[in-house]
Amino acid sequence: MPQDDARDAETLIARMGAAARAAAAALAHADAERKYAALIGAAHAIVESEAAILDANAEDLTYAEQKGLSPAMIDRLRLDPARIRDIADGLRTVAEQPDPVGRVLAEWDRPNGLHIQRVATPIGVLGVIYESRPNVTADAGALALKSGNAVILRGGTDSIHSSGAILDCMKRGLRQAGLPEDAIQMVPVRDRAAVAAMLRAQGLIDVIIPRGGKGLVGLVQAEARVPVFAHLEGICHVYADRDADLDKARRVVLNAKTRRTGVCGAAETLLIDRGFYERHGEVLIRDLLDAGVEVRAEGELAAIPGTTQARPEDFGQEFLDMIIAAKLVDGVDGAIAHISQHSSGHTESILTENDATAARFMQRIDSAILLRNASTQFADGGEFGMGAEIGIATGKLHARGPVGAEQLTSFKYLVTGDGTIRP
Ligand SMILES: NC(=O)C1=CN([C@@H]2O[C@H](COP(=O)(O)OP(=O)(O)OC[C@H]3O[C@@H](n4cnc5c(N)ncnc54)[C@H](OP(=O)(O)O)[C@@H]3O)[C@@H](O)[C@H]2O)C=CC1
Ligand SMILES: N[C@@H](CCC(=O)OP(=O)(O)O)C(=O)O
Repeated sequence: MPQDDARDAETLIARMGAAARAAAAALAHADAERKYAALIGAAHAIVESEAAILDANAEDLTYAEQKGLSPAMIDRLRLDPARIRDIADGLRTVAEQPDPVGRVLAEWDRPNGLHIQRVATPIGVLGVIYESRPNVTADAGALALKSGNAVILRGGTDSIHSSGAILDCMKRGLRQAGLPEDAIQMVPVRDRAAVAAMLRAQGLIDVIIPRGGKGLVGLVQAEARVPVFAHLEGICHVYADRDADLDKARRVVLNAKTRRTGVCGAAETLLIDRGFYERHGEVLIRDLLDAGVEVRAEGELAAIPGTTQARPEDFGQEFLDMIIAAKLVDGVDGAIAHISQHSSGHTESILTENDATAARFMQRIDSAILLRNASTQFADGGEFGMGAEIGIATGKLHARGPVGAEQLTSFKYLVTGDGTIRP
């Protein structure tokens, strides 16, 4: 990266970070009503600004089409009136949730008379790096605000105009509620040097939340000096056990792969128990092929007409497309061994009617979300009833799985005595 670009990016992030710090200090003790008003105001602004948001989105779509983005990525970027209404609804849902700041998480008395409370607090300044999905600008901004944090957003560059138009609405809400506009900021340039500068912004940004795939993972591993809540790729598995119900298995496998292939909760590998295969044959593979999915199969499955031979690297690959890797495994232990080796710790699903088998799968696989007889596409804060999500945390520290406002808080201890001294 040229030196000048890096210096410019560092200056930009330092300026934004200082403004965010000041805003975070004000937000930390903003009352719940003000934050509610800001979110409802932002929702009104989104609805009123539909035309402006669609114009900005058209500009992004033209750029993305010229760049040759895939249909799944274009779909992720595209806004329409229904999606804009969903964004406004998401803001209202977050507004209506209980304020997470100041909640007493636990309290107890000590024999010496001390009363101890553990109370939820904002974290401070969040830096969120995410893909070209404009609704995340509203979701991440809203969840940060609800949890009393300031946020610096760095969305995918293909969505820069759409995200900018949504940001204007968020700022309008903040202004109307008398809260600092710098509580929600967005990096206004496409230059990726700003991402690296965010990762190194110790003292300005308290935590970085990266949502993305391999390129971002590599950068975060190499550059991050600020603590990270990783929201990284979803290499999600579905395992069809010998005791699966065939109808349920067929429904879930198709949905897990094809509902939306571009989301991080889409299934990327199908593992079929030999016992299931002996009983039901190629039905799951046939359903996928009939739906237009490219099935990269290993071993006996590769003999099924229409499949292609899998290469070793297809397992553990995030296709984000109408492609799935498939192989036979020996029972639940075979599935556990495969998933433990290849998963990214995001979401896995077992299809079985056998409680003991399901329990073994759930206990022994260490991913953020484990499902039984349900599609991996449920990996979503909204579907979990959390209103919105920053994303699915794939790391293990602090937060895991869908991250909503509650997970964006830390805590402190409030200890009350009565002239109490330690002997
Ligand atoms: N766990 C979760 O909650 C989620 C995970 N994801 C994952 O995101 C991925 C899909 O999105 P995709 O658009 O491909 O994600 P990318 O990783 O390509 O992009 C995400 C963001 O990271 C930036 N970025 C990526 N690589 C670099 C780099 N080397 N240097 C600087 N910035 C970088 C992008 O910037 P730029 O615009 O410049 O490319 C963008 O802002 C999938 O892997 C999916 O599983 C997606 C959503 C949620
Ligand atoms: N969790 C959200 C989608 C998050 C996600 O994966 O986004 P993306 O990878 O940009 O398509 C959902 O299931 O709708």
